[in-house]
Amino acid sequence: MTFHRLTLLASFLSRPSNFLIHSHQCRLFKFNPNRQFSLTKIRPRGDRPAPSIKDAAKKPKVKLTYSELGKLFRLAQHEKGRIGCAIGLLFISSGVTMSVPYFLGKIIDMLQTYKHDELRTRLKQMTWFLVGIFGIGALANFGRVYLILTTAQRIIKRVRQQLFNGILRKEMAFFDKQKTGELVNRLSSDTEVMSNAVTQNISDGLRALTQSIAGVGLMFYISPHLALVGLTTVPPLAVGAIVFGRYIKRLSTKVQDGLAKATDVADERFSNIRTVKAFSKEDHEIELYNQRVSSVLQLKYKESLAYGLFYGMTGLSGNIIVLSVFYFGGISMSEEALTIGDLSSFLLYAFWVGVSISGLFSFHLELMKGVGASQAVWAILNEDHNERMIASSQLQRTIHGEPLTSALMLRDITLDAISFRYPTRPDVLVLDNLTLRVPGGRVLAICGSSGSGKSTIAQLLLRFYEPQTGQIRIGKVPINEMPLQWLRSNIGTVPQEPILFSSSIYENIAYGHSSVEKNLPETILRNKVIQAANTANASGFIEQLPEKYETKVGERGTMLSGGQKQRVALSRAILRDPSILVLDEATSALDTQSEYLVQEALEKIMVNRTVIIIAHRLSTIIKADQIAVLDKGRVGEQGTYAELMSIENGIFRKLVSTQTMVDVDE
Ligand SMILES: Nc1ncnc2c1ncn2[C@@H]1O[C@H](COP(=O)(O)OP(=O)(O)OP(=O)(O)O)[C@@H](O)[C@H]1O
Repeated sequence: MTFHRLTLLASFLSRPSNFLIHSHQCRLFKFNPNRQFSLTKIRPRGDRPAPSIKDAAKKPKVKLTYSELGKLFRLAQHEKGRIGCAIGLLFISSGVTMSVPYFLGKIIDMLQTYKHDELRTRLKQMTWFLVGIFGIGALANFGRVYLILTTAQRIIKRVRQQLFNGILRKEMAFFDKQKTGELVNRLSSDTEVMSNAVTQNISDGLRALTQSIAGVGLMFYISPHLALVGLTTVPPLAVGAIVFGRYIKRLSTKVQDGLAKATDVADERFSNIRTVKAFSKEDHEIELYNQRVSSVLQLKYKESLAYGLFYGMTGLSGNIIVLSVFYFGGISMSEEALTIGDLSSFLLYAFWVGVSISGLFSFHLELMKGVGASQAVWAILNEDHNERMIASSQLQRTIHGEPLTSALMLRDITLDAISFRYPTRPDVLVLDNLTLRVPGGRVLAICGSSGSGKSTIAQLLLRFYEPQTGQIRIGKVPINEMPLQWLRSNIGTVPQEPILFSSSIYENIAYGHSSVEKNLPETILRNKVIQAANTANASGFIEQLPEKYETKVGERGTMLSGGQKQRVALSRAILRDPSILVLDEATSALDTQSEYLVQEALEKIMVNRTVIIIAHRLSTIIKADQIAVLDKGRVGEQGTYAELMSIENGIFRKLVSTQTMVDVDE
């Protein structure tokens, strides 16, 4: 009878190793597939030199510090109450769990000691008592799981909001370097890993810690001698886990890089699907993607082999412990130093300790994952690269004693000795000590060969980038002293290839509504949108669409023609009634009708504004009040069309004669 019970117990106890393998594989394989970065050491704010955009964007090396852990834990500080409650409930449920082996031992001894009615009465009492205890445990578990899961979601939401906010406020140079897919991945996946590390993982880790401490204590309480035997495999296992952890970390970095590359291929090909199809490159792209995912599979084989070996070893050592405890415990029992109940309790505690210790290994790994994921998020949130936006309610009303009005923005624009290199390409001097005056309220056409820096001037005016030397002024006020939001709200832009949002035409035009004047009543805004569309000659085609202004334009506006997109973009730009209008003319010719409509709209809206046209068409250039010709990073020539054409061997004349302009034959 005793032997039979022991074999039953032994077969039950042989399962923990399986259980361990299963639970840990589930946890450990849950890596973020798209993570493309590794950890870096972040110094405290005070002694940290401002990292360059390049530094922030590249993937740094790994070193774990306490400040990194502290930062991660601070994510949970708003949820102290909920997490505290969850931890309280955790102690209750762990207490209940840990009492199970103790009571099981008592029941086994009861079976040995009492007979018939006495046994029946005692068993009944014990059962009701345990039902109560387990009920409390179940309630505590329910509360803990609910609180931890909802807290994790609350943290994820907060980090996502902060991160989205942080990303949108970054300087343009940041976006030059970062891949869209990667940023989206940070928002969706990394935030989740971070949050889990400080909620579910803390809860699991604490449970593992309390259960292993209590389990070890109770093992020593029952039999110090057996406890020492049982715990002999822990130190070698811990060493094995560290070695294993390092190997897996290296391997998983490779796996993540591989997955990121595969995702990059998919991301870029999907967004350029027209190019892929136009060149019939489907097979080529499928092959490329297959190669990327196959290399990931090869790494996964290695990873699986390592996991298999490690958990095979832990399972084996777990079983060896059970066997040695049986052996030594059996001898102790024969010497009457231990009861069968004590031995049973002991074995169950040994089982729980085994589970809990591997729970601790897993906790460590999850924490590392959280820290890893948080590195890139902290780098993004690092305010060194943020634009200085202020709430519209706090916008200053004057600057240098001048009121901030559209009249100020209509003054002459001066680019004074501007030198500029793009931060991501510091070797190329795009503008070299350039000086240019844009007459206020007039039309200036900027022309020059491709890549001469025409669009760059517009980007500097919008303060997407800061020049390394020189100053841009409107009137006498340097633009870098103006509130950024205010400056931009007074400049309307129509890029060369306008990109629309995948919403309705109405929403796309209304997007131009200046955020400085918030809370505009819907009816007024609608009228303004229609008026802007009329001015931009867009209302004709919009009214012919079945859903008119509510027509969805498709991703990036692909459901509209080039000319229609231009006119929607023009409507959006003029909705805010900007003092300065920057138009980057399309290099490719639109159809005659669209061309006419765009040109006519432009003529209407040029009145009483300073207009800078990055011009590619001779017809536009001829109509401009002034023409500036860029050459070798400077303004080579500036004047009216007639003046520039009269310069013998002039740059402009050459430009016209080499037919680089779209309608040069006109
Ligand atoms: N975001 C950027 N990062 C790095 N280099 C850039 C960036 N944008 C433009 N450049 C480089 O700066 C130079 C000037 O570019 P810009 O777009 O101002 O030329 P452009 O005169 O407007 O050309 P095009 O007429 O062909 O549109 C080019 O050599 C270009 O490769």
